[in-house]
Amino acid sequence: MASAGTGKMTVNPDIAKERRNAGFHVENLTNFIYHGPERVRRRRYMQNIALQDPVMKDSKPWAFRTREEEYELSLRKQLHVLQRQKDLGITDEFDKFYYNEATAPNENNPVGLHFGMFIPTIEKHGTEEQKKKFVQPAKDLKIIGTYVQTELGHGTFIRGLETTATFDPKTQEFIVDTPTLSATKYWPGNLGKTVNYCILMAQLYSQGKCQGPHMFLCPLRDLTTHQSLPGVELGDIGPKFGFNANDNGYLRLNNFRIPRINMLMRYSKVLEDGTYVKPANSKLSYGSMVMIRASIVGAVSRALAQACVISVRYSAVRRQTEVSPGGPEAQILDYQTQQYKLFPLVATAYAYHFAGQAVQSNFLNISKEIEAGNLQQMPVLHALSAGLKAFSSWGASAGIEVCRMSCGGHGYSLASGLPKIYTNITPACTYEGENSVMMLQTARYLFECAMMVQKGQRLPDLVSYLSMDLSAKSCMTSDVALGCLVKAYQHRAARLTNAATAVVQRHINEGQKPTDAFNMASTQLTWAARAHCHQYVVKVFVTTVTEANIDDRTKAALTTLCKMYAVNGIMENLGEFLQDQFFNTDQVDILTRKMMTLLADVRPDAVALVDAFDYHDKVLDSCLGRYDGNVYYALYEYAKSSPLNEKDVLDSFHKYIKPLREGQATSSLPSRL
Ligand SMILES: CCCCCCCC/C=C\CCCCCCCCCCCC(=O)SCCNC(=O)CCNC(=O)[C@H](O)C(C)(C)COP(=O)(O)OP(=O)(O)OC[C@H]1O[C@@H](n2cnc3c(N)ncnc32)[C@H](O)[C@@H]1OP(=O)(O)O
Ligand SMILES: Cc1cc2nc3c(=O)[nH]c(=O)nc-3n(C[C@H](O)[C@H](O)[C@H](O)COP(=O)(O)OP(=O)(O)OC[C@H]3O[C@@H](n4cnc5c(N)ncnc54)[C@H](O)[C@@H]3O)c2cc1C
Repeated sequence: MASAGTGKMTVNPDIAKERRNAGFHVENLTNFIYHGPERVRRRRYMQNIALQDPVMKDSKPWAFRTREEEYELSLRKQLHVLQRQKDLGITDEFDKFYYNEATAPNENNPVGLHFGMFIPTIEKHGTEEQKKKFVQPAKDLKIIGTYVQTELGHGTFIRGLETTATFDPKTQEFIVDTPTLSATKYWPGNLGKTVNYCILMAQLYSQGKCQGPHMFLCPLRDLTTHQSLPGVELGDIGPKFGFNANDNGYLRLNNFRIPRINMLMRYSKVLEDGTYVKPANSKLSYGSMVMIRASIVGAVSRALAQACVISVRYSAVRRQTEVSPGGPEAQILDYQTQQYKLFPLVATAYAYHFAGQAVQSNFLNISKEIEAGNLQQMPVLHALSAGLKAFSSWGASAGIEVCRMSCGGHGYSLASGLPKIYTNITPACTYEGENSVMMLQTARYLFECAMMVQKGQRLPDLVSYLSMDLSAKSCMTSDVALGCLVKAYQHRAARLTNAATAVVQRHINEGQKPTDAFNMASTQLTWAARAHCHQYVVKVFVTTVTEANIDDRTKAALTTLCKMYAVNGIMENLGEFLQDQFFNTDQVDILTRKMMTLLADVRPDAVALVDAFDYHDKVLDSCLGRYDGNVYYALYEYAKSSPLNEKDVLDSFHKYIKPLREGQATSSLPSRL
């Protein structure tokens, strides 16, 4: 490695050796991950445009920016990128996504919700007239909006929202109002300073009757001066754990009037005389949340993948402790305990990646049916997207923290890039539906399915395994077949669903109200929901690997990872699997031995498996995760750029330390020590 300051850099020999020794061709796996060489080429091309752009070059590292600098820089970059994409005629959604990924990685930007929620919600829930009026101006950024639902007093319980929208037939307007302190909107992204419009979730009142939460297009700021409109009070909620380029905001409305046309009326309507027309299903207005929940699975997989790239590469170049006296220090990646920390997480990143693609495709297919008026599959989609969002965001958050700690002290520095990834993604456990609450939604669906099984009714494909014969003998033998692993997960989920359902039924039989009975069984119900999501992820991984049209060596590497994901999940939830009695303790011994063999199998491919995610150094933004492995050089340069080092002796020395010494010298301390 070149010494710091020479500027000449060679690749760290340890990481170079890892790449030489990999058992498969990295590019083949990259092509598989991103749907073929053409997409990979396009992804790199898009990211290069972003990374070569002088406007994207940061004058100082992310870690040293103030919140105001972060917000401004992020806004400037994002608006520049939108203009560039327009100039270059980039319209394909994948192209735009990849371009954006390299623009401000793991930094939530000030117009994300405009494109991510505001425009899609108008497109999905607006009438043709509303789309005509609002979509193009929104695309041209004449209006910039966000999704405003959560209040100080209510986030989870949407039916409990207090903001009102009361129809006034005389003026053909809705009067939107914040009646209490707890009704203050609080948290919506980009609300504080950036947007001039929002989609407002408010309780609709017409003809004196409350019709529940509905969506309204609400102007907030003057489109020219950007001043907040009379009757509108709003601002930023202050710094947070992360998400600091995002001006999450608060909003209070004081009997503010908006035209009738501003209620999103594709599914429900208020006619001119105030007559309310119901939608086919009141939960249609929750559609934007379902859309984001489905896309969160992919987002958390990318965050976990990046954390794995950083920690595995670092573990390949970090040497610590002589294995035999006087011998060389070992690469920490050779310690089995380090492998056990990291390799299952690499497998998890792949598992979530494939699950994210699968749930996205379920979402797109079912959405088409919903658009065509067939709402039959809404509950399945809701249960799947809610549960998987929770399962994957919990798994990824916990996993990224393990990655950070696996890097020892350097993982704690912002230089590692890991805290940035973590603080940007961990709120996914909360936003778009708090995770426990989402799991309970999935559990509610599983409970209904269990009741259907009891009545001998047929279940939808995604949950058909719930009617399996639970007394079936285990198929687990020393070859640990993929099909048998799927059966084990289904057995566990089906048993936990039945067990939780039985608890609810017992409480009801003992005289409890159904809602109380559900609450008394809710912890067990969430275990069932978690197990259901886990079986879905395992099943998707197994199907993906089995059906993969790739060369044998890449397929073998992926199959090893797939087994590792499934076997590790069993080891981590052994109590549940043993209580299942699908395995006996001899079979657990087989799985334990298998886990250790799998660690050794993954070891030579570890760096290649994370390289295959194909993250550019600038996207990782990490001194530890550099492709060339020159981490000490990067850490040294990072330290030197700390603003505290701009002066050798700080003013604070003269202000505080020096007078203290002088005071001490003249009082009790001897003048010479
Ligand atoms: C800068 C950001 C960039 C954004 C870009 C996005 C681009 C996408 C690309 C990548 C994405 C990844 C990253 C995204 C980054 C996102 C940034 C942050 C965005 C955050 C936005 C928000 O947080 S918005 C606010 C979200 N709030 C919630 O989610 C609230 C949660 N609560 C609920 O959903 C509901 O209240 C509830 C489900 C808990 C209960 O509802 P309710 O009380 O009305 O129902 P009931 O209990 O009465 O149930 C009745 C019945 O209906 C069923 N049901 C409930 N919901 C649904 C649904 N959605 N669909 C279908 N059915 C539903 C329920 O299960 C019941 O069924 P039964 O059969 O009667 O049991
Ligand atoms: C970074 C970030 C960005 C956000 N962006 C937006 C946005 O753009 N727009 C927007 O409208 N909102 C946004 N939010 C708000 C977010 O959607 C809510 O915080 C979220 O829905 C959770 O609601 P809550 O905060 O009311 O949590 P609470 O519901 O108060 O949850 C607190 C605890 O109570 C438990 N709990 C609550 N209800 C139940 C129940 N029924 N059963 C069992 N346990 C329960 C939860 O499990 C949790 O442990 C954002 C939040 C964050 C952190």
